Amino acid sequence: MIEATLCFPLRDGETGADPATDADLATDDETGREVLLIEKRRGLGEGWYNGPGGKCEPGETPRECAIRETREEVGLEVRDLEKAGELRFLLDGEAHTFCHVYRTRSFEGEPTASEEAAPEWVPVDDVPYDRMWDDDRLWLPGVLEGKTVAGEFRFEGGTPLDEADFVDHEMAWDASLEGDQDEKRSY
Ligand SMILES: Nc1[nH]c(=O)nc2c1ncn2[C@H]1C[C@H](O)[C@@H](COP(=O)(O)OP(=O)(O)OP(=O)(O)O)O1
Repeated sequence: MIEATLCFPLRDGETGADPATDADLATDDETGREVLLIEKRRGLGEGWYNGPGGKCEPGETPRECAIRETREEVGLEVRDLEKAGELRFLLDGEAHTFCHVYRTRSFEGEPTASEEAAPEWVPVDDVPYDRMWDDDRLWLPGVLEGKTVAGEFRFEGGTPLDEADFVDHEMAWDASLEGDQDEKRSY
């Protein structure tokens, strides 16, 4: 089974105004929180939106993997990752991928496109679920609200996973996730 990660950096929305020149307008135009998504340019889920992330390398913890993949894919240095989910993806009845999901409000740098990914800040209320994995609409809204989730998602129809049909799932919210010692923050 593949062990993989996803990381969702969050920030307060851009105002569309220059706060240095128009502080009042900046407050009025508050657009809400945004999440950094990528349009994946290669590999599993190519052409779809997702968080930065990827497969864990030997000897690497999932948290280290999420930090490395976010750096490699979009050039952002993420810190203080909070564990938000553990998702098990099954293909034709067999365990395929175990995915550790993180979120963070702490990062440095400007998202930059790479060969693997084109980054985009997207309002949390406007996530393009129709251009993502079918399971994402079930768990990502809660994760972006600050909940934790444990879930199992079953796909059928042969490899690769991103061409198989999503058939059913089980999910538990407010799940206590193994190995997460991080302090909870409010999102
Ligand atoms: N059903 C699903 N829903 C979802 O949201 N993300 C999924 C998913 N199934 C797999 N993923 C994600 C998890 C992980 O971030 C990514 C794994 O894709 P890849 O195999 O392309 O890995 P990498 O991006 O590490 O590729 P390489 O760098 O080429 O090894 O796909």
